[in-house]
Amino acid sequence: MSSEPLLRVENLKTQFFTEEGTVRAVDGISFEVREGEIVGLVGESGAGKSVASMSIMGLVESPGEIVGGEITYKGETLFGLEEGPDGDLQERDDMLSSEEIRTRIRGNEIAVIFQDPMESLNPVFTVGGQLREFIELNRGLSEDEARAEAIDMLREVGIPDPEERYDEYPHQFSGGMRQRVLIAMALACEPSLIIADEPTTALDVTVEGQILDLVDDLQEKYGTSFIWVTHDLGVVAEICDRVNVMYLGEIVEKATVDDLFYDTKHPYTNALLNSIPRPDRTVTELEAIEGVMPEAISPPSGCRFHPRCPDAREVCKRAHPDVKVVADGDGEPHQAACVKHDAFDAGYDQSPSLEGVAVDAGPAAAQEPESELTANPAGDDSGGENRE
Ligand SMILES: Nc1ncnc2c1ncn2[C@@H]1O[C@H](COP(=O)(O)OP(=O)(O)OP(=O)(O)O)[C@@H](O)[C@H]1O
Ligand code: NI
Repeated sequence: MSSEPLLRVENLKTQFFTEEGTVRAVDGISFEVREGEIVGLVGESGAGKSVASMSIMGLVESPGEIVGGEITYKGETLFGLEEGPDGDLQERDDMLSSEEIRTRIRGNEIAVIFQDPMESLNPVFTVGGQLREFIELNRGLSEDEARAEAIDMLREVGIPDPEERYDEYPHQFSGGMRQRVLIAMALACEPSLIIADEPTTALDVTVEGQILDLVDDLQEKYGTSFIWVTHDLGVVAEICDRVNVMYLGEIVEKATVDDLFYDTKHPYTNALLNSIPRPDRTVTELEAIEGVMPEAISPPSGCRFHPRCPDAREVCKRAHPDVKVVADGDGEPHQAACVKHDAFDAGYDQSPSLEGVAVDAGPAAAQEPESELTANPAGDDSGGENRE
């Protein structure tokens, strides 16, 4: 395995500057995608999964902005900052221009599949026509060659009778079939990386299963890497190799799929696991996660999950943990951001428990960040676990 991953995201921060305040949508996440692997990005609604994906694609729009970190793809800098002559941060010289990202990277190197195919497909053109045009433009093929390729791709993603279906319109396709078309479109330029943002969420379970099987097959055949965005750990279990669990703009646990499921290290991941249906449990036994995720404008102090965490203690209100290696894992370090692990040495064991925290955690419990936008001030003396 080569040492340089396909994609490397380092301490990425993306914020939205709104009238209500600064939304710290992605707040210092780091992860990598290696060649040929499917990496999960999982978390509840609002965790920052889509904003992270858009940041990688260079598609964050005003009032949003990447304000920190670095994104490298195949050794090229998609985003990077450095200190300028006046001391302010400025974009680095070696950073690809938005023109280069648009023409050379997006679609050709990194493709996206979104949740709603109707947003990506134009209802007034035929499915085949759109696919053909996309292939023609991006791969410089003649119209006839592109048509033949489009039909091949439709067959490849499991559209029956692709010659006939080629001339049909998006509304004549079922939701699952439309999603297959988007997969065909994403694969058409043979990108090295596909970012799939909840592409199966709107589908029923059977169709979802079929699409996941298809992706698994195609992944093997083409060797494409994927970032698979989902709120569903069941989906993660089915197709991912490694997983990053996000909570309120941060990654709180990273591990291989097996380690994540069988040796869970973060209470939030545990809560997510308890909230997914499993064949060995009846529906009445399912636990919803207590409380709601607070706003990314004023995240709770300390560990952002502490107001909802069954394991929370006093120290969790103060110490902000970054992810750290907490176990060897199965050939891959297992990282978690929770001070209950020895690796943090934050005094968790001696710390008094928080009374009734998981019972009435909710908006009220989340309303007490120590200071609005700097919940983790530098120089905090809480054990050196703080960022920066
Ligand atoms: N254009 C925007 N303006 C202001 N805030 C935004 C904007 N887009 C996203 N956000 C905020 O950024 C945070 C992260 O949103 P994001 O869409 O990435 O969540 P997500 O994990 O993808 O959730 P979901 O599962 O619902 O898609 C949220 O607090 C959201 O409100
Ligand atoms: Ni999203």
